[in-house]
Amino acid sequence: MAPARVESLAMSGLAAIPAEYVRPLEERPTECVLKVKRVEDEGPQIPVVDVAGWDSADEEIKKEIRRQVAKASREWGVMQLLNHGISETLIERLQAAGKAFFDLPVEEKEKYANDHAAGKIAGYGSKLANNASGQLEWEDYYFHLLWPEQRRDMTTWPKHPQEYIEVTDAYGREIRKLVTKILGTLSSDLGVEEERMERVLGGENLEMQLKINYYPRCPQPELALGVEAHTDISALTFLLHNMVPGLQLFYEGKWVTAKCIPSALIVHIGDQVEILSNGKFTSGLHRGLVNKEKVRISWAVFCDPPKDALIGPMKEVVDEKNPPLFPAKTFKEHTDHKLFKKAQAQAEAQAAKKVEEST
Ligand SMILES: O=C(O)CCC(=O)C(=O)O
Ligand SMILES: [Fe+2]
Repeated sequence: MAPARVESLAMSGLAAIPAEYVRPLEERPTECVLKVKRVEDEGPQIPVVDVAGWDSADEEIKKEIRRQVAKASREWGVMQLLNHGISETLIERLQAAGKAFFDLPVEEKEKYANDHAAGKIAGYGSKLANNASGQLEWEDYYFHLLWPEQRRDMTTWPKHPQEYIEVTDAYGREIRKLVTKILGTLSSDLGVEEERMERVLGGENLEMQLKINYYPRCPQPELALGVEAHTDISALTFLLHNMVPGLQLFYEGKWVTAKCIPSALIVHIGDQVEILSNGKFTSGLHRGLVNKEKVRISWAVFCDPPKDALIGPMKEVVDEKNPPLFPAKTFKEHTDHKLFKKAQAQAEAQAAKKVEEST
């Protein structure tokens, strides 16, 4: 049976969300992200790094930018990049194309529906319950491979609007260049060759997947999550959004809401970079909230090694004082292991809830 689209649920005008979307108490958001907070209430904020001088002829300027990128990657595992080189026009066109697709009626979007059971991962989808608890997220999405070029299947990309393919392809090329820059910066910071991490992550075979997250308005945002707390399994993730707040990072025991900064590109350190660096860089825990008034859309590009790439701590970052914190696994093993662990944790939580209810 096809899963219910969250958009259809939201449009049906229901006042209370179905039980599968209600989060256990400890996961529920404690405040609405759309409410303006007083400045004095603000604690630590996600680092903002202006990388305008990344290619500057001035070595000092370059060094300072690299230092800030590495610091944010160590301490937060996320940063907002300013002046990253991707033009505002391209970002606007990318977002307009994604929005135009989601503006189609649900029946039209269904023509692109994915089908996990049949091995069709790309396309339009909603989260499927992967365990007995049936816990769901308040979002629909569109997912497809963006890179490498020769492995893309263009039949899985939206055909509407017409310019979707052109602008999404152009954006992917820009992101691919940034991947090299960031991995180079992080490699240098660890004292290894600049090309090292990119090479281990597959070099020319490094993959990029695009996921457009579509979070409809939610009648009970205080009970739901758009995306539950997770770290990204990728090496790096690049994120844009439509200026509606919702992304939160877990930092020093608190959820910190990402500020909406026009033209900023959010970069997450994912699990693969954390592992390669033996924990020097952090794969930050994050989640997405929803709200009553506004539809939120985000564009996530996940940069992944090929499935069979073996990823473990690089030998240069491991010694007697720094033993490996992670076993080496292929990317596929990492992915399977993480999904399995998550399903297991949710099943255990569900079993505990049942025991509680029956006593
Ligand atoms: O929508 C967001 O801001 C976050 C999405 C996210 O974390 C993901 O797709 O992995
Ligand atoms: Fe994420």
